[in-house]
Amino acid sequence: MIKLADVSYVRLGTRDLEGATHFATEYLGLDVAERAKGSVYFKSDAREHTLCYFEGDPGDQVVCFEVEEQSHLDEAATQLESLGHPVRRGTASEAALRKVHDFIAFRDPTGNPIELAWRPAYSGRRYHGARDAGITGFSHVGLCSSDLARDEAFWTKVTNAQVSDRIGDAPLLRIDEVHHTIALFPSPKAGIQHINHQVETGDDIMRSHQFLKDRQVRMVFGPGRHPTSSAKFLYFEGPEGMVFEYSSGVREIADELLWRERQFMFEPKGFCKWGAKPNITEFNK
Ligand SMILES: O=C(O)c1cccc(O)c1O
Ligand SMILES: [Fe+2]
Repeated sequence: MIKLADVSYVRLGTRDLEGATHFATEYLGLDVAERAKGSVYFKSDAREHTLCYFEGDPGDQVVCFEVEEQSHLDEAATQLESLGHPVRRGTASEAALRKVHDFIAFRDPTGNPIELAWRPAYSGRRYHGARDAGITGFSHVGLCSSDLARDEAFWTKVTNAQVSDRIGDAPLLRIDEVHHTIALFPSPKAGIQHINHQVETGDDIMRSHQFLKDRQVRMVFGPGRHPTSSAKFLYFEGPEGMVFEYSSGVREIADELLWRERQFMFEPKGFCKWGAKPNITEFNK
């Protein structure tokens, strides 16, 4: 069993690095951690970086999870290979680009590129945000799934992920006390379905809604409130159609023994208890 300790970062290809950087700083509210040749690193919390945009194919979307021991990488590689997932060991220069000590790369059953990293860099520099969006950190990803039952089985049997709740057959998966760190949504293609940052309060959600709307950022869902995690939320569109979510007040499951996964309807009311309707393909039948 592969123990995922945390979600570390996402890497997104872009055809317009300057445009993506403008969005990430001025609109989303991240800090530039570093500008390198052909890529920009962004900071959203105590980590050195949690997002990297690089010049390349916008279809190249990678999510990385942290593991606690270097030996976990070898164990994971053996297990993944035996299950038919080819595994690639990161080279030293690739690890340096990711600001990690060591990593492996593979694809989940849908074909989503996944990395597992040992010792991702944390930072002594505090995140403060180019604009005051109230971000407290990078928190979860939605992943596309071409077969929800198969992919739920992959994540829950091969890794420590556990189902917290389901919306239709879409599982919200936790790897620690946070209600979910990975969520799977139906899609014929592979890729990252959305990227979530937590914000401090419901006021931050509403303030960003006004701020982003005034600047013609395309709103795709909310403001609303998830019945599952109970978080208030807002979804909007970033560069190359990527969906970004802010949410505030995500449930923590402190006592797993007392928690039973719940079933919600794959309908707008399963996604929002205030009645907002998603304009997001993967959230609609
Ligand atoms: O927070 C949630 O519960 C949630 C539910 C549906 C879809 C999401 O993206 C979520 O974050
Ligand atoms: Fe989400």
